[in-house]
Amino acid sequence: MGLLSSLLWAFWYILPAYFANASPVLVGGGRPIDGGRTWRDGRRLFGDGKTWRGFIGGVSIGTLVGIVQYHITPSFYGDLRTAVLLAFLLSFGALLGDLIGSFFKRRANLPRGAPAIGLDQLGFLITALALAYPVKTLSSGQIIFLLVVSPFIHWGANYFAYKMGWKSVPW
Ligand SMILES: CC(C)=CCC/C(C)=C/CC/C(C)=C/CC/C(C)=C/COC[C@@H](COP(=O)(O)O)OC/C=C(\C)CC/C=C(\C)CC/C=C(\C)CCC=C(C)C
Ligand SMILES: Nc1ccn([C@@H]2O[C@H](COP(=O)(O)OP(=O)(O)OP(=O)(O)O)[C@@H](O)[C@H]2O)c(=O)n1
Ligand SMILES: [Mg+2]
Repeated sequence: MGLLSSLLWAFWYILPAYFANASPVLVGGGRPIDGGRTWRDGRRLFGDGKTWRGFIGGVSIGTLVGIVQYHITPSFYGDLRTAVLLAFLLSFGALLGDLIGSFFKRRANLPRGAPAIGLDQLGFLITALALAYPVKTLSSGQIIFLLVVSPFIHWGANYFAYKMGWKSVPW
């Protein structure tokens, strides 16, 4: 497989995690996952930026993206069950990583919406890749490619959402 096609397949592979991470901006809101509870440091567990609707909506959208992808390139996944499991794990991993990131941001006394360079851009990606790896592996080159490129796509998507008025901050 040529280098370019290998990198494009890496993008294709990670798409459910991208959509899962981005969609809560549009479908999120409502009851926070931490229910307003605080940690022993007196600060919120995750904060108001992490809602049930965002988590469940993000995982659902990411999984749906995977189902559509299977029908476009079935041979990449083998069978539908693998495609759905992969997309679900990528999406669940993305939202879980985002949640863990928020937990640590609150522990560091960062208010909701504050940027955490590195964590915001890679937290969701690393957990998504970790959970999905047992179902379908990527080469180390593909993983490194995604780790290098994703912060730029993350920045571009956040900037795009800010310009569209979907986010109050461009990060
Ligand atoms: C600057 C460069 C190199 C590229 C810019 C890419 C760009 C402008 C993407 C916009 C994609 C888009 C239309 C996003 C939907 C709008 C939206 C809801 C964005 C909100 O994103 C917020 C953020 C969540 O915030 P948090 O991380 O702080 O919790 O999510 C970040 C988003 C991503 C990490 C991925 C965004 C990508 C997509 C939604 C899917 C579109 C896929 C691509 C652009 C990649 C190219 C695809 C192929 C097949 C080559
Ligand atoms: N599980 C989630 C994740 C995100 N969102 C929505 O998506 C927006 C952007 O997500 P993110 O930037 O991760 O949240 P922040 O508001 O920046 O909060 P934090 O400081 O915890 O990152 C959030 O404001 C929230 O409206 C949500 O509703 N539920
Ligand atoms: Mg944020």
